[in-house]
Amino acid sequence: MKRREVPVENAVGMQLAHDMTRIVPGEFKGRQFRRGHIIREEDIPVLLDMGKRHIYILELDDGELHEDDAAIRMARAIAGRGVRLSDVEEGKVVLKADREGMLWVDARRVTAMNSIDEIAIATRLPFQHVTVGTSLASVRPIPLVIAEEKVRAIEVIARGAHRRSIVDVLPYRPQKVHLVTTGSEILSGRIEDRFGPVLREKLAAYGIRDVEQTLVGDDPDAIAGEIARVVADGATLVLVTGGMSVDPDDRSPAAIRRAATEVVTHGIPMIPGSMMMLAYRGHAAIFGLPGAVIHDPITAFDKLLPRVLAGLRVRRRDIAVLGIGGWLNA
Ligand SMILES: Nc1nc2c(c(=O)[nH]1)N[C@H]1C(S)=C(S)[C@@H](COP(=O)(O)OP(=O)(O)OC[C@H]3O[C@@H](n4cnc5c(N)ncnc54)[C@H](O)[C@@H]3O)O[C@H]1N2
Ligand code: MOO
Repeated sequence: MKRREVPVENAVGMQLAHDMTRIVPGEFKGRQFRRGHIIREEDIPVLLDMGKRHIYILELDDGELHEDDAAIRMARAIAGRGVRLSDVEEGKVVLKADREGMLWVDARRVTAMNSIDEIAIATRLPFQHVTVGTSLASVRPIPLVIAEEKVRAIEVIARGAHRRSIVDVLPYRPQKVHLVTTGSEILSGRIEDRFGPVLREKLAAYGIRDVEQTLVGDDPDAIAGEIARVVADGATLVLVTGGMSVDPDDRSPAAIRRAATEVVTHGIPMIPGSMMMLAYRGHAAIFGLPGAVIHDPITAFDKLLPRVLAGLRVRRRDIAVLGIGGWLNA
């Protein structure tokens, strides 16, 4: 690279080699001049106010990339089908959701990319619900000019034989949801069901409006039988509510175990919602939801629901890592 510094007073008629940012603390931060802008007489005081006394005249060698071109190549390499790219600005491209769904980030491969010197890929936390236009990740090389081989290394990591892209939005699968409401106090009408309305509202946020519900009391055979019946009837997601604690009347865990073909976890390292259970009967997911879900606006259930709706099979190790940062209302 050949790089010449020219005092701004002598730069009239020359082209800027990169976007130039103006920051007025608390008021403005953004691009004041574009790469390629031809400097005019009236720009000189503005540049001086921005603290710029020189500009670069750049000539790249073979094997070097301008920050803008590197950012575009890196963004293209990591973006999946549910993602669109912003225009490049100040050497950065932003990946945005092009559909509604769950944010997927291949954390292992993003970490490998960020281990390459001078590469900075910053994502939002994965596995969360995103809507069209949500910013998902930003991609930028740190220097103004970067070795092309680093960008090529990113492209190689991204191309590996993987089923999913590095950053993507996984659309939700159609779901048939059934609520199995336990508790003799609900079945007898002694108290009014509060889980139903809370869960219907949560599901509506994902576009799920068709939700069936049965009240079953505390008999484990009745609870297990109802889970099996609704799955046989085509339910893809069964939400069993209440009875998840340690009292003698808390029969839901045993009933879910009986109905399940796989128990992923009883208990989750998050609060609120630590007594939650996740199991499967065939492909149908079964949650056991503790009382906290009707009491607290955000629980472990909200954290796991997007991945279940996106059709990811949740494993025990996916649960174990949730403990770090898992105290949701601390
Ligand atoms: N000694 C221990 N106590 C508790 C533990 C524990 O580990 N050891 N865990 C605590 C946690 S965490 C939670 S969460 C709750 C779990 O309670 P349950 O899921 O068993 O909830 P229930 O006992 O079934 O109900 C609690 C409360 O909520 C009412 N309820 C239940 N279902 C409904 C409904 N559909 N609509 C309205 N209200 C409902 C129920 O009548 C109870 O009053 O346990 C902690 N304790
Ligand atoms: O399982 Mo409880 O829901 O943590 O409060």
